[in-house]
Amino acid sequence: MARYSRTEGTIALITLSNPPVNALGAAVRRTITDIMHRALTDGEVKAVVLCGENGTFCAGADIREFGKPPSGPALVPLIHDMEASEKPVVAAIEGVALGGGLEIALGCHYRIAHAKARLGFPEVMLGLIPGAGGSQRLPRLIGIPAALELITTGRLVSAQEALKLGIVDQVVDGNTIETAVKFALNVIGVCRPLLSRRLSERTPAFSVDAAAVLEEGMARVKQRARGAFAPVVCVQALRAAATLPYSRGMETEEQLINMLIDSSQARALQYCFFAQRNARKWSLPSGARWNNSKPRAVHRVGVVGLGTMGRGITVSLVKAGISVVAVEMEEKQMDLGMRAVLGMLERDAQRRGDTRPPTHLLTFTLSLQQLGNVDLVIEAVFEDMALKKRLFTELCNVCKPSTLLCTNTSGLDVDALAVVTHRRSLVVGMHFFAPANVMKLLEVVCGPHSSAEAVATAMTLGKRLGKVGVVVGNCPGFVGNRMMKLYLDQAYFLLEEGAAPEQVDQVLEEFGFTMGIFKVSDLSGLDVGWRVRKASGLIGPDVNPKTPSRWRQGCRYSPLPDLLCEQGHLGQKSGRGWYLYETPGGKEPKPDPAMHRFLQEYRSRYGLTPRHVHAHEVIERCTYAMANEGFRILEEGIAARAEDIDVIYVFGYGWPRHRGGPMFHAAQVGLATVLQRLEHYHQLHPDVPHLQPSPLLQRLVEAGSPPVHHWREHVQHLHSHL
Ligand SMILES: CC(C)(COP(=O)(O)OP(=O)(O)OC[C@H]1O[C@@H](n2cnc3c(N)ncnc32)[C@H](O)[C@@H]1OP(=O)(O)O)[C@@H](O)C(=O)NCCC(=O)NCCSC(=O)/C=C/CCCCCCCCCCCCC(=O)O
Repeated sequence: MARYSRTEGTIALITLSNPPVNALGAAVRRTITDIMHRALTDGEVKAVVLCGENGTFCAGADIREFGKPPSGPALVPLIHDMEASEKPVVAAIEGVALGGGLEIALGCHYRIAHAKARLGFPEVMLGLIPGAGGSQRLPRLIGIPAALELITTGRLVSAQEALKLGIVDQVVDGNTIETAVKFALNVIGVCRPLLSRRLSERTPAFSVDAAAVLEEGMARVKQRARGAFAPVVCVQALRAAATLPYSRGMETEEQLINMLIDSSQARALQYCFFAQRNARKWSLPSGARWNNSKPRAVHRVGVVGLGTMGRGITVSLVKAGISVVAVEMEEKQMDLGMRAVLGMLERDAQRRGDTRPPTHLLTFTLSLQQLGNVDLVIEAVFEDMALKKRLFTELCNVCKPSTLLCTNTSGLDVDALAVVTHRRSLVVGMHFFAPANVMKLLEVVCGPHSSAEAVATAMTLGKRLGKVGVVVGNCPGFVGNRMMKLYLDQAYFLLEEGAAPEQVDQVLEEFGFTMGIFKVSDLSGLDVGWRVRKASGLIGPDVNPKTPSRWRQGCRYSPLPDLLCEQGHLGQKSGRGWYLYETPGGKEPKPDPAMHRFLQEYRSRYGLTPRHVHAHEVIERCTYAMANEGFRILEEGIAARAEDIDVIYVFGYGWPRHRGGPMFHAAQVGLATVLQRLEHYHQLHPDVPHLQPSPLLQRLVEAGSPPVHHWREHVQHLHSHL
């Protein structure tokens, strides 16, 4: 938990020891409090060095303890005693000093950091503020503007930046603990009393400027927070630091953290923290798992198709230091793609202050033959099954037998592609999200033939690219797009019933979505879904002409997006979609009076009486329809855990992190309520079978609505699932 030793005769060395990240669980706090007391009262000890085991100082509070009844000593008195001591206390920071870990370091009189260390207050990402004096000490050390930026964003800084800001006193390349011990020996008796080193004794300069900075900060945070409380509360804590004496600031900090600690948002954000990490722990029905499956080495990757997705994937790979052979079929496309990729890499290098983008890793070619010695291919051609099948057949002939063949399809049958190859076990889906060099999510789609090695390789490659990989099963749309379809359906139906696109979007954005669904649709292009609906036979020559326009495959269907596509209203690219844009390619959506007229005419053509659609109905129908499909996905084993579904929505679809994800949100609302509301909406819309509560949801409610982590126990036939 924490070890005590003596070095150089007079120095007490306290080593935090709680693998893997030395989190400050109750037992650690107890031990460190006891041994710090021993060091501070031992007459032979003249200075203390505080460090962490295994190259990590401390990642802060043990997040697993939040939400549980408090136990063990608090951090604040320990930090006060340390800071008040007349013996110099030096923090030797290796690895990370985060949250409570940095708060302890700020209570030390000196801080020495290793060159590779990172420091910061990520509490805001957990729905909290730095609650053990961090919000009061940091601004006293580095000033209000810098502290405001770090605390409200949770951004971590490198040791070098920490030195520039004044958070640490020295950065070392060599042995941090030895340097800290030498440093401690040197400062014994030098700075007496240690008054100037005690941050609580300092007054942050509260100038008119600081007042303006706080005001601007509050406005910025409110605009970006999308309904999240913690960033706003961070600004309130900093205002206290700037305007109140330290002791009163600490009282305010305590009140503020107590307000947040049990909030539903903090729960959701902490759930997301672990969900993201658990997503890495995949398993297959064969018993193969993340920790018993060896990935293949990937040095060289082929990317086929240099459209929007292929370009983003290529940039991601090159940025991760991986050689790429990028193949296009047509010269003009190749040229456009090449210029776009080089431009993106150039801009990225400029942003990072690098003069040279890593273009030496790139080969552009019109010939598939050049893929002979790549370790893995990512196919990113058009969403056309026949084209993809032809390509996979050819790739089999061109690539070496051990090459993994991955498809970036956003919803087509991965298994249908595997069966045209002679290496079914080496075929998996790697579904990136646009723009692929920015978006974090990667769905790794595992077909019935995909080997553990192929899944492990795709997941490991995803991690190298900085993606959050989630293993999912193979079904139309996989997890993300399968649920998205029902979300979109509900949004179209709401328009039919009386809502306007901007009204639906506003409600969704107030809920916290990055962008309303109609803005998203305009951004990605309405033709994307149009093509999918054509391919799946919902529209086109195969539809019996006698089928009513608002009826397909036995259920209610909205032809609204098809009608817009027929008129050439494809979204941003055509200057008109659900919204109006100033020019084709314009980015600023404006409500479109022509759209309102179009909706009126549409409703009267089909005898639909418009009504006022309440905000709560928009949220309930969109989010509960998604969660209901999520329960079906769990039952079918397409996702292994509800957490995986939530990770997909948070990282790929702009779902507000502070609401956890659609499944966690359903749990927070209460499964019985969700069930009852779905029953209500299904009664009103019996022609929408997807609103009928799923059997798993019903069983969970009958079982007393267990917490999310226990849902899997209620899935039937688990042996056949992910
Ligand atoms: C950068 C990381 C540290 C490491 O990243 P990486 O190397 O990629 O590894 P990971 O896979 O992320 O993590 C490895 C495993 O470690 C687990 N982990 C990581 N951090 C924690 C943690 N802080 N607590 C518990 N577990 C943690 C992680 O889940 C992995 O596990 P597994 O292998 O998957 O099983 C990165 O992990 C990271 O960024 N971590 C989070 C850092 C963070 O957010 N820190 C801030 C925490 S909040 C805080 O410190 C607040 C402190 C003030 C006290 C607040 C007062 C109220 C509290 C009341 C309740 C408790 C009583 C306290 C009493 C008092 O003091 O007042």
